[in-house]
Amino acid sequence: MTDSPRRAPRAGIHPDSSKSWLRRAWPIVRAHRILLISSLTLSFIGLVVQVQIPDLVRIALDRALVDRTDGLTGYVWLIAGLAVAQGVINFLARLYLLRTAYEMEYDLRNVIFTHLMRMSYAFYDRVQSGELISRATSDIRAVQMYLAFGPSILVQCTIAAIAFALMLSINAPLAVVAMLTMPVIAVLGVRMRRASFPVSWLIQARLAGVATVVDENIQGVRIVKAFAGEQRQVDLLAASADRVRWAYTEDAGVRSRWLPVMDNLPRLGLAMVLLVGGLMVLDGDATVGTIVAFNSYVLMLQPPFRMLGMIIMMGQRAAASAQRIYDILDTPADIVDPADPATPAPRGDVRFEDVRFAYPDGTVALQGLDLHVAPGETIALVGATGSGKSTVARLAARFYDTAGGRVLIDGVDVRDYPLTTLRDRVGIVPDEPFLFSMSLHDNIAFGHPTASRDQVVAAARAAGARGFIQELPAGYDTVVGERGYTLSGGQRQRVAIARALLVNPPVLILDDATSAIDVRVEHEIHEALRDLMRDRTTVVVAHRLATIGLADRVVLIENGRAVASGTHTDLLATEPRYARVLASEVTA
Ligand SMILES: Nc1ncnc2c1ncn2[C@@H]1O[C@H](COP(=O)(O)OP(=O)(O)OP(=O)(O)O)[C@@H](O)[C@H]1O
Repeated sequence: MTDSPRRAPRAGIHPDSSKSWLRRAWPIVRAHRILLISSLTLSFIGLVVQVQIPDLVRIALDRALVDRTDGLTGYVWLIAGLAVAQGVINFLARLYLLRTAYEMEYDLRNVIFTHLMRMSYAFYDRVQSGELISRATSDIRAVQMYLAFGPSILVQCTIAAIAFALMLSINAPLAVVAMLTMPVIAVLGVRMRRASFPVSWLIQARLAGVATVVDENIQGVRIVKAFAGEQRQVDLLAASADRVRWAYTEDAGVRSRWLPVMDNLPRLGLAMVLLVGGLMVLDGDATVGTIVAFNSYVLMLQPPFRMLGMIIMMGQRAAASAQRIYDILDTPADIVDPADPATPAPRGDVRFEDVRFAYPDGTVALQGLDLHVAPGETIALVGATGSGKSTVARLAARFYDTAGGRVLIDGVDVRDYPLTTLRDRVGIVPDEPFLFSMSLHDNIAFGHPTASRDQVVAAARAAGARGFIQELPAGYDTVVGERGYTLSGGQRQRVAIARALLVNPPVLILDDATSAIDVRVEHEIHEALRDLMRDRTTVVVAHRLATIGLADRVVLIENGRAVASGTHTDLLATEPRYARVLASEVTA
């Protein structure tokens, strides 16, 4: 692995799952506390400045216009100056707050993705990828919003207290009148959020549903077209979109019931201040400036009270999102490096000893498989579909752990190898090669990113890929489409073989990796492999007679066991089960 130029996450999630979600997320908040506290402090100062402005307007009105004891311009300059200062402070506060939010998001994203990369095949057999993608985007966003914006909203609420204190010091009875509507706004805000929370939750779930339909149909567009299923899939999407529309309409209903009331309450507050304040002015107990100032306070203070509802909702959403994220993080990686790793000299010896294995869903795949492949030997695994051939490949690279028995590479149990060493030793080319949407060079060099162009070309030549790559306009720099769909099946397989060869593994397993390559090219590939790696151990899962012909020895797999072994000719002569499998499963 090369050193990454990016910063590592500053903190992770606390591993103790008995703690509350916020306590578990606390290390991430702590890691960015300087930025967060700076932002909160600035926003506090900005709000303190903002609270002063209506009071200054009051003094200016009373002294410069009513009493005429002071000049006006001094106040105008002061207020303008404070407004500019508040603008600058708010700009910085907002900038720091957003930076804090995105830094925390970066950490969360990295922590989750790092964990996902450590998870084994068994985990991915269980979990749906759409669900994981949603967790890695919207759930992170919900948690990040609450962690960064929650404290900021609280600061705004504390400023309401300061403003109230200031109003009390100016005119206590009027202050009480001005604040009368605030608790109502807060209560209504909370109620509105409570009413809309289930709906907004439904919206999220339904949007994820639409995303899954769109994602699956774009991924599977070739199949949709092949079966002329376009209209059916469009209808499917329409049904899904309709469910989203319904949820949004419900949400709009809730909002339109509550929002007008909430929007009009401050006006009621203004009218009350005018009435009570006006009467006080007439009685000489208040000044006109006070009424103007209190009007500003009524308008200034209602957003924080409205936000109380929002912070409660954000908290609920963040708690649910955090729980889903923690569910992933709390799932331990079951295939991990051993405490006391062994790295014997590589020879290419592969041994399965009485290996038993069932997939996580309970499907039994191997039941007492014994197999030995000597260094440098090439064997073909032949068997009926579902007999367990691919499973042999997956266990050799320890994508899963056995339920019984042992898999030994160079005499050492695969569980005792550091995973990177094991995967360098056992190269696998799957039957459906996955290519990344990057250049062919980068695809081939995936396991060895620092490989030179010459090394990449050598691997491509051995895999029979050089010819077609050279003919592409951009050669090795051609960027293949998503999953390599811009290449033919056979071309993709050859690139995948080159990718495995570049790592130069002492054990190479070709899991039906040449199925889409014509027999003549396959023969050339095997010739090249033979020349290149005389000492390499090769296991081919074979479905074609031509592929079987390249092997020194054939092993017949039946119901998760190796039931016979020998040369193709011997087996054909002595083993009726082999002849049967050849007749039903193997093409010429
Ligand atoms: N990820 C999985 N989860 C659950 N069961 C699986 C999984 N992969 C394979 N199986 C099952 O395990 C058994 C052995 O599968 P395996 O892929 O090893 O067979 P195979 O001999 O390679 O078949 P084929 O020749 O069709 O590729 C089959 O019954 C299969 O359905």
